[in-house]
Amino acid sequence: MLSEVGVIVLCLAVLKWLKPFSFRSRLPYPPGPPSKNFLLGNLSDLPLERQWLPFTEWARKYGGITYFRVLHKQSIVINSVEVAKELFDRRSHIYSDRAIIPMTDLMGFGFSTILMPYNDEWKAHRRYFQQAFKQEASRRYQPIQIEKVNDMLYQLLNTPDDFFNHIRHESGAIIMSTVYGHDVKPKHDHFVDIAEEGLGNISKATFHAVNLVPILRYLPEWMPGGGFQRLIRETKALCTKMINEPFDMVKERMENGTGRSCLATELIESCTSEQDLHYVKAVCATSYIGGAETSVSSVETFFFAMAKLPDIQKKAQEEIDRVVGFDRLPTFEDRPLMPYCEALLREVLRWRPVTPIGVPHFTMDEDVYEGYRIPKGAIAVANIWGMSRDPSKYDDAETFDPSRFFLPNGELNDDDVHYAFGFGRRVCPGRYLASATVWLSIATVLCCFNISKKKDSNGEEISIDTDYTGGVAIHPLPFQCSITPRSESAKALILAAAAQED
Ligand code: HEM
Repeated sequence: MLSEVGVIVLCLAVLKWLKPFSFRSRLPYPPGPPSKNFLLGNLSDLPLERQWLPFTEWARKYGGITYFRVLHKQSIVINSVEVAKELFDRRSHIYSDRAIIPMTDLMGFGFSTILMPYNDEWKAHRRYFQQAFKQEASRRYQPIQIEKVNDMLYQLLNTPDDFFNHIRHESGAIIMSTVYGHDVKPKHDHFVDIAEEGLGNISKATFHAVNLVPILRYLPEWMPGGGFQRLIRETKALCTKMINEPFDMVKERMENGTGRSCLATELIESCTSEQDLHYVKAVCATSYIGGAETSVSSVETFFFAMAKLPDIQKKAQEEIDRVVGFDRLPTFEDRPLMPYCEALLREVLRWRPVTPIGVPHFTMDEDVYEGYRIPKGAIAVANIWGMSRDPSKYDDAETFDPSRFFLPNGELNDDDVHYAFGFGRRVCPGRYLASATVWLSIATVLCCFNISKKKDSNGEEISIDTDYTGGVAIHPLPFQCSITPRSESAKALILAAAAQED
């Protein structure tokens, strides 16, 4: 008996040893740029910023899925929505992990759902996210969205040139009020400042040498090149504050009966253990990370496009005037009645996708796709930028044109640009909230204001040819535009909405 068990164990061991030499390992990797260097692989093909540009060039050359390697790290890039649906959605049991990024982990961002590996903690987080932000639940936050968007209208009326700050404030205010019931101060809000400072440091971590050579993490601070230890220490402290301070404020208010009902109070009430509380804290802090920097980008893009394209703006305003009239602001009930504004929102999400390469996934097992070998432990990038420029779907993709979303019979087509929010089990849980925020911003701003190019002292239009930043979430670089109320009645609507809130 013992010897039979021994044989079985031996066979299993041999099979395990043989696995890397299985038929899969003889399959080719997906096509991609030839490796230039045995050791470095495709390192020289990749810029430090805007990797979506070479990815999209490779997509034109090699197709829906491409492969490259940098040092020992293998990556696949998924360039079409169809391939992404097959791999990220249908084979989500393989494609739902995230790679650990040593620097962000050391800096204390390991609590964030966004960067967390696929494990039980992440599953618990997602359950809370689902409870909080599924489509139906997200409607609860509409009064907050209306209040904060109205605040933005008022600020735009008073100091239109400061529109970048007003947009940023709007997004942060919606998330902070939704999650913590906290009304963000117009400037230097303590909680926002902590979060922004901490998040600002993430970009310094992305391409850090420690990520490629993790042993460097032990380099002492006093040695040349060891300065990053200070960054780690300071960011870790900011992360601790970001997680605890707003949460403690909510708990304190709950205890003394002054708390406003919000996501944190709701989730705290559903906690039955310290472990739950720990998760809920992290979910709340992650909501800020995921929500504040992203919606802002779409609203900025909307202003950018409107300032450049008066005809499109006029078309949307005609629809708003027809459906809403002139004596009230648009509401969410108007949304299904305004297909052109819906198409405008889609085009904003498509034309400048907020996160052009999303947040990379990581494979948990080997896979075979259309005869190609996808290795275990590979970074799997959704090339959202490339998808938004897929020539088989979008003619003249660089042109901002909402009419591309209409069928010949005048109805909206079924392309809702869902890919802008990622895929599979990792799909953005805040997508309904985000879509509602951006839609309401578009509809109310166009109801009340005309956005146009600014004129210089000679009366000449100042051209807007600004580029976008790089980074995980992209933003237009600063530009100027003129934002003026459409009419006296529009002005009165804004003032009435502001007075109602006071
Ligand atoms: C226009 C606004 C937004 C865009 C374009 C956007 C886009 C994305 C994308 C592309 C991902 C990666 C998905 C993937 O890995 O496949 C993501 C993840 C995530 N987003 Fe959003 N997002 C937006 C707003 C929000 C908001 C408002 C929240 C919070 C309420 C949020 C919370 C998250 C979280 C927690 C994740 C991580 C999910 C996970 O790893 O399991 N996002 N988002």
